[in-house]
Amino acid sequence: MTIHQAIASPGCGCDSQDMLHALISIDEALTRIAGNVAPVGRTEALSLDHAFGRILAQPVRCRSMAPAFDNAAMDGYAIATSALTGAGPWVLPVVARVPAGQAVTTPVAGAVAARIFTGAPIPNGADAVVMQEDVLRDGDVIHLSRRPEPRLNIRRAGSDMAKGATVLDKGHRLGPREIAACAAAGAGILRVRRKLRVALLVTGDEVRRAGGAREAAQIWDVNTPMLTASLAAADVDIVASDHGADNLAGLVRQLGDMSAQADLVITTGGISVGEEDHVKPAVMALGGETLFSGVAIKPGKPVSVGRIGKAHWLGLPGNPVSAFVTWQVFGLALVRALSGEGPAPTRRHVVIAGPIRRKPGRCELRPARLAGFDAHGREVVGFEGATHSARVGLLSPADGLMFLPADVESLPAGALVEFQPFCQS
Ligand SMILES: Nc1nc2c(c(=O)[nH]1)N[C@H]1C(S)=C(S)[C@@H](COP(=O)(O)OP(=O)(O)OC[C@H]3O[C@@H](n4cnc5c(N)ncnc54)[C@H](O)[C@@H]3O)O[C@H]1N2
Ligand code: MOO
Repeated sequence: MTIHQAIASPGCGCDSQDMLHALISIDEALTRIAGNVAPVGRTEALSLDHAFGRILAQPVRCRSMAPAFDNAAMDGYAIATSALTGAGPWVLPVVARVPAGQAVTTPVAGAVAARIFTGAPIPNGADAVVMQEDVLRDGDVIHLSRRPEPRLNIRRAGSDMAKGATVLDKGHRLGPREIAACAAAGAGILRVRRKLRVALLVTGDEVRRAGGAREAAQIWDVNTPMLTASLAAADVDIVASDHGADNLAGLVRQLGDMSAQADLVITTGGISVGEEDHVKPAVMALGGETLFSGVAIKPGKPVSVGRIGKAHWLGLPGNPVSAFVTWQVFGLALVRALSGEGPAPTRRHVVIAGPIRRKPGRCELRPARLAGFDAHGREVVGFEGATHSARVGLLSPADGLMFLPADVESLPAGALVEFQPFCQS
């Protein structure tokens, strides 16, 4: 058995037992969000054409059976199998022609056939459709040599959806598959949640617009474009986006304005413990409250959730990787709770490509890339040797986050860990 030496603390104090005591677990933070954040109340009716990406506020039920009538699954001939006497072959006169979209009046009575096309209603009396490739057409008759089974090539009424059946429950996001189901169910108008109003305040005296002029000790703003892109969803309106200075009075004014118009105010930076960190004092000065402040997670320890007036508040750390990781884990959970969308897709297990040695303390969410499958068909992930909260270059090669439990100090190659794929929005 390999015995590993304990990993020594580098001495920053971040992971001291005193500090960790004040932090809650990831699951506790998610439970608090689920228990305290209700969906926005208002809903609106939208036509199916405009509903893409929105969240259903009422279940969709099937207006009639789907398909609404028995119909042909192939181009061919509708016949009555009971009329085929003897061993065959049979010669059947073609007595009718039934294209798709045309109501059928002539029945198939006895040893006759109706020319029929895919999707056309089955004439009364017929109980099978023989593909045209399986018959010989000769003028007004067909020659049939093999007896078809009853129901051959017939799509039965209601076989896809029963009348009144729930096709989609509320809380579904309407993607192409859901839109298809609504269309098949005859639901042309849908009741959806109104769009979420989100305000974004990126703080820090040092940040400047990416690519623009900057002076010594100034940096380009990663968080505004990163979070604007993360919020680019059909059910979100960014109602305000601003830059905040490291100044209490200014932040109080900006957060006050934003909280009056938004369902959710997102801040980045300024939530650590230094005297330049004014976001939490500003939230408090506005009479706000916190649901939690500080999670035993690496990166992103200072992440906070609370309220400012009627608005919810998500305080993300300034370090861009910390902000992105905490957005993926807590931000998306908050948005789902506010929009009434069902629970997030569950994490899955993957195998680590190499060994891991780390300092225990906080649950580490390390960016990882999907690298293929092992001999047992299990997904394998590759990763860097450590998580760096400011190295943005590590994000785009990764496909998601692997969860390294708080107390784990070392893991051998091939160990299973939880993995949460990045949400693309
Ligand atoms: N004494 C302590 N210091 C720190 C602690 C601690 O526990 N004790 N925690 C550290 C951890 S962990 C984190 S995470 C950060 C979080 O700090 P803040 O959320 O207050 O963020 P800032 O200090 O404003 O910024 C941190 C870092 O990120 C850069 N930054 C900020 N905004 C942007 C942006 N829009 N684009 C790009 N980069 C940005 C900023 O320049 C800083 O380098 O606190 C640690 N400190
Ligand atoms: O929590 Mo911080 O994000 O470790 O850098």
